[in-house]
Amino acid sequence: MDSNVSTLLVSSLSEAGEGQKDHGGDSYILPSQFVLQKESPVPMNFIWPKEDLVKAIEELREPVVDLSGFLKGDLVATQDAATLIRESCLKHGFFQVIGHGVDSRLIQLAYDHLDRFFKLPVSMKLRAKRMPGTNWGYSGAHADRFASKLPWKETLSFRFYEPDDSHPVVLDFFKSTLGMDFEETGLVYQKYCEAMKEVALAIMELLAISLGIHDQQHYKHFFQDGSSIMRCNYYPPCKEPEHAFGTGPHCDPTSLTILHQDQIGGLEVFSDNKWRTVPPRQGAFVVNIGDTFMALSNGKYKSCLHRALVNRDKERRSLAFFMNPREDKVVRPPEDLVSCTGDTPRTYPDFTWSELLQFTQKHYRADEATLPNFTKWLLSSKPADVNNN
Ligand SMILES: C=C1C[C@]23C[C@H]1CC[C@H]2[C@]1(C)CCC[C@@](C)(C(=O)O)[C@H]1[C@@H]3C(=O)O
Ligand SMILES: O=C(O)CCC(=O)C(=O)O
Ligand SMILES: [Fe+2]
Repeated sequence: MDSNVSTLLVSSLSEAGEGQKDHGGDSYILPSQFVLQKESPVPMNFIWPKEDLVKAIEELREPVVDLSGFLKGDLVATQDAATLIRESCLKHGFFQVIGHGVDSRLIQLAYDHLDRFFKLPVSMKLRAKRMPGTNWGYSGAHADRFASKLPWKETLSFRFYEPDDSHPVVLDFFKSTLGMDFEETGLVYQKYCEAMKEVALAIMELLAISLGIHDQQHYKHFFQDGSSIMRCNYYPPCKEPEHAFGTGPHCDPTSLTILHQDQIGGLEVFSDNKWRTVPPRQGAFVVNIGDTFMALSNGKYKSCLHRALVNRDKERRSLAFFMNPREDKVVRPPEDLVSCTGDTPRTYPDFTWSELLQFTQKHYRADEATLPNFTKWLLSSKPADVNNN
């Protein structure tokens, strides 16, 4: 492995210290809600370096794309939507969508059930505890994975895919981890994920149109049998919000993120060399390009660098749906985006989503440079597999 990358990996993926390790059973010690909510001063392992804490002054002026015309098959509205998406994805990989057709009552229910889960006693939440080596379950500040720069948040993540036998995998997750009392919660999130997948596939079609890809359905087909991740984020109030992050600066390693943030605010995007705030918009979903889609666009569309702040007095919540391809599918841009004459060669080698996911769970803590570091790691660890056309 390249020595620069290995140094980086070691410092980036630090092991959790004593007292934070998962001891299993009743002796499990976790930075509980008590630690996250009440402590002042904030414990050292939640303090981020000064360079990361640069404040955002201005608002991001991202386009708000109305999907309703495209969803009705209106060609002019489709072109207009694709133009807006193209401009924002070339620039920073971030836009918002309205007219998406998702029932506002379903979004409200998703928040009601998020509240229901995070208000449970810690011992109950730990029934759904994230197990080492998996990327689903409940996690408090990721303290079982990292020792420093901890995020001031609790998360509940679960996988969403549609198996051939149409088994409702989200409903099963809730019933099997939290019991039959959580059947309704499971049903709500099963529906929510299905709705998110529909929106994400519609956006995939617009992304293909915006990139001028001959087969407009290319990405839609690629993601149809995908395996996505849904994550409920709960950010408790933090007594020193200026020193901590809810979610530190990062690009999502995933393909496309469709996020709903509540009315508190705190999401910020890096654009034009500055951090910029993204004030919540009623009824809108925020959409961002992730590393895997950046690779699928042959580097044309930017993976969005973003972060989430915490609030001194108020709790904040968000619902993130991360769309991914099936884990074993080869991530490779369509031929339209790669020229044989050499002016637009391949930017990234072939990889599978499973490899990138493992990289972020076992070797490298996702940050703003995950994709370049993953590429270096891939090229140095298995040079024979690389197909760099
Ligand atoms: C595949 C994933 C890894 C993370 C969850 C999903 C998509 C986004 C990633 C993450 C949110 C990026 C910031 C750092 C991270 C550790 C977090 O704060 O939660 C990341 C997630 C993770 O590794 O669990
Ligand atoms: O909560 C937010 O606004 C952003 C969260 C985020 O970026 C993530 O979960 O990847
Ligand atoms: Fe993110």
